[in-house]
This record gives sequence, C-alpha cells and structure tokens, in this order.
Amino acid sequence: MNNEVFDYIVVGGGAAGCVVAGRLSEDPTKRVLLLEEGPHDRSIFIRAPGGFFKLHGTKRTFTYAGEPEPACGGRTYPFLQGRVLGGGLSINAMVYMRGQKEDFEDWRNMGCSGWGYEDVLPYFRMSESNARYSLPFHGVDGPLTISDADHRHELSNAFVRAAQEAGYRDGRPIPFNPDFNGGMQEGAGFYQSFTYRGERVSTARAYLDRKQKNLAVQTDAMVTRIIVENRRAVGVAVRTRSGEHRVSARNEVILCAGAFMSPKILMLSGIGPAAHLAELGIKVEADLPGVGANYQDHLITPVDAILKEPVSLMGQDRGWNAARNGFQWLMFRTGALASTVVECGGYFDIDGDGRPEINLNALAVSSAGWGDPLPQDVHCFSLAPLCLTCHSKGEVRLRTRDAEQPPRVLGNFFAHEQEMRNQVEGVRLARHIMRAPSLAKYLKSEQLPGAAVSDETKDIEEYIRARSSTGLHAAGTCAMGVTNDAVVDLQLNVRGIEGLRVADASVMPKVVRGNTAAATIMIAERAADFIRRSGSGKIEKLQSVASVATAI
Ligand SMILES: Cc1cc2nc3c(=O)[nH]c(=O)nc-3n(C[C@H](O)[C@H](O)[C@H](O)COP(=O)(O)OP(=O)(O)OC[C@H]3O[C@@H](n4cnc5c(N)ncnc54)[C@H](O)[C@@H]3O)c2cc1C
Repeated sequence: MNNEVFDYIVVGGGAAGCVVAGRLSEDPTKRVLLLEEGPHDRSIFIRAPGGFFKLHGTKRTFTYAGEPEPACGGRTYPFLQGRVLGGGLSINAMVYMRGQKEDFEDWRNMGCSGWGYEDVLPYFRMSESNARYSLPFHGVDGPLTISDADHRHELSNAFVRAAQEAGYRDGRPIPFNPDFNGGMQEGAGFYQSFTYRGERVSTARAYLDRKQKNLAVQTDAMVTRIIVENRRAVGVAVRTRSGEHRVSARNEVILCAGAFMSPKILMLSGIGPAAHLAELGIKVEADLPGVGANYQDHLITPVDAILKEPVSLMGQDRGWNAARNGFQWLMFRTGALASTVVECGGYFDIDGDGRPEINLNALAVSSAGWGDPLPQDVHCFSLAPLCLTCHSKGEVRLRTRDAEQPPRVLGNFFAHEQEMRNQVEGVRLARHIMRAPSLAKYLKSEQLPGAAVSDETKDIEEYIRARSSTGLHAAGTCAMGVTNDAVVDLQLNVRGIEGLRVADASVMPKVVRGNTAAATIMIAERAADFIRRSGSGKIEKLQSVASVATAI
C-alpha cells in the first residue's frame, strides 16, 4: 500500500464511510480506497440480528470510559462504538429512525441552508429500498433494504397495546404509529429496521458488496493522521500489521471515523483548537476551535420490571437455547436470533408542544447494562426512556499524541436542567405504561428504579444521575455551519484546508431526535453527491485498478 495514489481516500468504513466509498466508486474512472481500523464483518453475530450484544466488548468495538461528569457526582460514563467494517451499523440495534422533520428545519435555522427537510428527504429516499412503504416519504430502489423486523416477541405486542391503553399521564391519547418515518413521529408501534429476511443490512453489505473493481477496501488499517501540505490534504498516514504507510489522495480525503474519532484524527493532524494542539506539541495546520466541541448525545435510563413467567430473551444466547436458535436461524432466518431485540417502542410528546421529547424502547430483556452482555439471571421487561432533546454540550479532546489512545470525552451530561426534567418525565411515563393492562398482566414487580425510588422528582433525579448512560448516538463534534465555530462548511469541506471533507455523525450541528444511523447515511449520500458535482481534481490515466486492489 505504501506510496499508492488514489483519487479518493475514505477514512473509516462505518455507517457513513461505506456509503461514501461505495458511491464514489460508481464512477469507474476513479480509484477509491476505504481504510477501516477494525476487522472485516464476517461474523454470524453481525449477520444474525439478535447476535449484536455478543460483539460488545470484543475487538469489533471501541470501549472506554469518559471523564468524570460534574453533574453526576463525578461518575464516568462508558462509551461503546463499532470498530469493524460497517462501524456502528455492524454492531447496533438496527432501528431505522430518521429523526423529526423539524430537526432539519432547526439545522436550516442555524444557518445550514440547503439542509432543511425538503432538501434532505430525497437523500433519505435515495439510500433506501423500503420493503413496505413508498412515496412520498420512502424510496424503493436504493441500496439499503429497510423492512419490518421479522421477529415480534409477545412482549413487544403487549407494549404497543399497553401504550394505547395508557395514554399520556395527563389523559391525552397515545396513537398507534405504523411508520415513524412518515408524516408523524409521535406514537407507539413497531420499528422498521436495517434488516431483510432475518438478516442485518449494514452499509458495508449494501454499498460495498457490489464488487466494484476500482474500490479497494483495507481493514485492520488505522489512520494515524491526515497529511497536510500547504493547507491541502494530500494523503493519510496509516498503520497496518505490516507497518506504517503513506497513501496519497489525488482529489480528496473524506473523513468518516465517527463523532469521537473524526475530531481525534483532525486534531492529530494539526486541525483543531490551536491552544489545545500547542499543549500537546502538535503543529497547527488550521486553528478550528469547533473541532471536538459541541458533543451531543441522548441519555437513557433503565426502567425494568421482573416478569411473572420466564418469557424474556434472557438466556436465549446460552446452552441448548443457543444451539436451537442458531439452528433455526441458519435454516430459516427466524427465531430469537432474527429479533433485533429493540423491536418496538414509541416517541412521546410529553409537554404537548407538538414534538416528541422522549423515546421509550421496549425490550424483552433488562436494559440495566446497555452495552453489556445480556444479564445472566433475571427475566425482565424493560422500557428505557431516552431523552431526545440535548441541551448540554460536551467535548472531545486528545489524551495524548498517541493515535492508539482513545480520546478524552466529557459529556457535561445534565448540565442543562431541561434534560433532567425530560428524563424524569420519561421514567414516570415508563412506569405509567407498565401499569396498563396489556403489560401489567406479564409483570411481577419493578426491578429498576425499584420500590425504594418514589415518584418524587428528587428521588428519580438521584436515580438518573446514578444509572443513566448514553444512548450511543454521539454527534456534533465537527459541526457543519457558517459561523467561526463551524468545522465544515455546508458542502462538508473542512474550513481552511483544501481537499478534505468530513461526512459522518460528527457534522450534525444538532443531534436529531431519533436514532442517528439513518441521518448519518443521508449525510454520506449528500457528501458523495457534493463530490461528484464538484468534479474535484482531474481525471488521470489510471493504472490497472485490479492490481491496486490486490496490492494492498
Ligand atoms: C450499540 C449501539 C447501538 C446503536 N443502535 C442504533 C440503532 O438501533 N439505530 C440507529 O440509527 N443508530 C444506532 N446507533 C448509532 C449508530 O450506529 C451511529 O450513529 C452510526 O454508526 C454513526 O455512523 P458514523 O459513520 O458516524 O460512525 P461509525 O459507524 O462509528 O463508523 C466509524 C468507523 O470509523 C472507524 N475508524 C475510527 N477511527 C479510525 C481510524 N483512525 N482509522 C480508520 N478507521 C477508523 C471505526 O472503526 C468505524 O468503523 C447505535 C450505536 C451503538 C454503538
């Protein structure tokens, strides 16, 4: 790979990177290199939807602790991300949720003209081949197959009914929502998912499996920095098992390493807040104070009940159950392994302002350690409230100049009291829906927060500070915009550096009110479109692309 020259180098083969690389390689005259730090995605635990918990904490994920959080008594939050071809989309819960149309209007109102709902909707449609829905909201011939999850646990059905029975705590009805990505997000229902016929659909499978000969995909390749000469990105430094290499980009480098690693790589390359770079002795190529700032996420708190009967998914991954489920999935693509685990849930407008602030995910298993292996011994049902509004802003900073080290992440979680107010209401709503007849008949007692935590605000707040975790929807750390804080402009070019874009969840100026993968894919589709339209660089006579693909 050393000294090879490509037209485009895409850094990070995650949800966004696979889209960008796949789309750019549709032009057969362009040589594209995709570099992914983690391994390949050939694993039954990736392909079978219900297997993803098994990958958390393995070599296919980054796991590290954040900084002590001031508003949570110095508690540190755990962080988990995909580190594998497909990135988060190879290890996540597969919920297909775009956010609210007002989210993109918010982006536009923040100065991001061209990113309003009407502007982004065609790119959501372009990526999608929906197995159930079509126009005006859905696409039917994009690379990603989106479908109703094949497996419906009886507790998922019970939740959807219970939410309708319960209504909101103030008596307003909660509607059944057949399509959270259609005209309205509010309501309870079954999620559509990144799955098809009992298998996970990642962007790696959807965009890279098309055997493009001009696309080289290199896994186990960690980019340590972007090489900048005369304020232009000319290539990357990359570490593989065979050593350190330098690869050149004739046209552009596109950074898609995710909301924690994209700012880390920029800062290691001298692009970031000058004072912070100077502290670490890194030569400043561009003083961009916004790099690593504006970190936003959703926070989630477990609310679990112990079941009367042993009907949860707990234990389905062990012993005889594991063998039976594995056989059933291998033969028919059905059974517990075909479950996305997060099969259904709801979006709730708790203050009646017309936009949901709380998402409840219904799980036929405990949510006590989201990101941990399944709990070993208790059959639980869980309704974990996730706060969709994010008011507090955190930051990502370098720990050292060593590219192998994870970044320092401070969430400043609950620094803004509105987040806590919404989260408290989320816990109350979860408890309220669990009391509705269709669920109550399954439930023995509340395990979390448990009887010791009353419905009083101060009790619930204390519980939330002790037990909440992130919803794993990191965004905003290389924000797009038009002010001095912006890291990328409205075509996703890094400000002040030629030939370098960022295209992943980090460019969202404000995290969407929903799971983040679908919006990230939309951003990646747009990035590829901007690049195609810009006609960046020159088309040169190419050497045999096949020889390049085999050389690395
Ligand atoms: C456990 C979990 C569950 C989730 N559930 C859902 C869900 O159900 N629905 C949903 O919409 N969203 C979900 N998300 C969030 C979603 O997966 C992310 O928003 C999405 O993956 C972000 O895409 P990205 O391209 O920005 O980053 P990623 O998908 O994280 O991709 C970044 C890639 O860059 C690679 N990389 C990093 N550093 C380097 C380097 N130095 N050199 C080379 N490569 C590098 C990483 O290994 C990774 O593959 C979940 C996330 C997690 C972790």
